[in-house]
Amino acid sequence: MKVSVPATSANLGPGFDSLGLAIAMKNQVIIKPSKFHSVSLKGEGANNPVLKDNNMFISIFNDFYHNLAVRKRHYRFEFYNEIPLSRGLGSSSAVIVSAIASAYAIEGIKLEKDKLLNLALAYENHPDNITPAVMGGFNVATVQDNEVRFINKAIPNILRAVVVVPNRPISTQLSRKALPYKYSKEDTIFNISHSSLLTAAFMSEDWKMLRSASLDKVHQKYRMKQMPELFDVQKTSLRSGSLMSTLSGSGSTLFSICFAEDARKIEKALKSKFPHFKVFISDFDNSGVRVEI
Ligand SMILES: Nc1ncnc2c1ncn2[C@@H]1O[C@H](COP(=O)(O)OP(=O)(O)OP(=O)(O)O)[C@@H](O)[C@H]1O
Ligand SMILES: N[C@@H](CCO)C(=O)O
Repeated sequence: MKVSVPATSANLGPGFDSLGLAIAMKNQVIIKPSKFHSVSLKGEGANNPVLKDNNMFISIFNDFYHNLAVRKRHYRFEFYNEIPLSRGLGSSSAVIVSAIASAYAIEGIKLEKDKLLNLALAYENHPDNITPAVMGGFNVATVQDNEVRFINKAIPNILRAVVVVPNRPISTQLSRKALPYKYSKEDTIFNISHSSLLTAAFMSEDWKMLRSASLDKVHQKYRMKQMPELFDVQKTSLRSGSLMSTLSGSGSTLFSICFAEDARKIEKALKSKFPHFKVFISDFDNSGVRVEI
């Protein structure tokens, strides 16, 4: 059995804890019946001992498997990870979503995507990464009465993501602590209006509107101060032709959207100015989590 989940970019500037989309890079797990429990890791995190000894996937999988399984078995878990850890590309959401989907699929129990999303909410209580991880595409989401309410839209193939992954991680937990406790009325109104405009731009495919609509006063400047080079990455990307450029999730990745024909030029400018960072072009993902039995 094989389960794959795409990487995500959350917030998209002003849509803090609400907007997010899926990118065509993924974590994949292959699960096979085995005499003993065993884990193998390839790709991102392969050399991280924590992922072998105290893997978040295994503990979430077990939370569900122990309740769902009529007869408990041992499995071999083979992980192929493309999503870097703690870089703001939704690595934790991918783990949460794939672990829950796997526990149901291995027992042959059908799990609707809406239910999967709400089960994932117990492990990540803001919906902007888990929603695109499950659904793919662009998503606007909120939580009401412990349920995710969302609207989803596919991202057309005329667009590309240009992704800049710094060589240092930022943990979501610490990055949230860098934020102010209170916001002014002006900053709050600024973000509500920009987030609304950005959502409307995605829904109506008005791509020229992304640049002004993606401005934010709630989180990026506080977080990017921890890695000041990110301001320069953002400027370089916008000057080279990106439609928008924002901190991805809680950082440290800087994420840009552009027209497909501009992607190479933007990638080249970023690579030559930031040779110590990983820069690449990606398609978007409109499918979300996939389970193959
Ligand atoms: N492939 C993986 N296997 C097991 N655990 C993982 C894996 N990837 C991430 N994790 C867990 O998730 C943690 C990272 O979560 P964190 O929320 O800080 O970053 P992120 O999800 O990459 O960023 P963001 O939420 O801003 O997009 C890691 O410290 C690890 O505990
Ligand atoms: N909205 C979240 C995304 C990271 O999980 C944040 O910015 O902290």
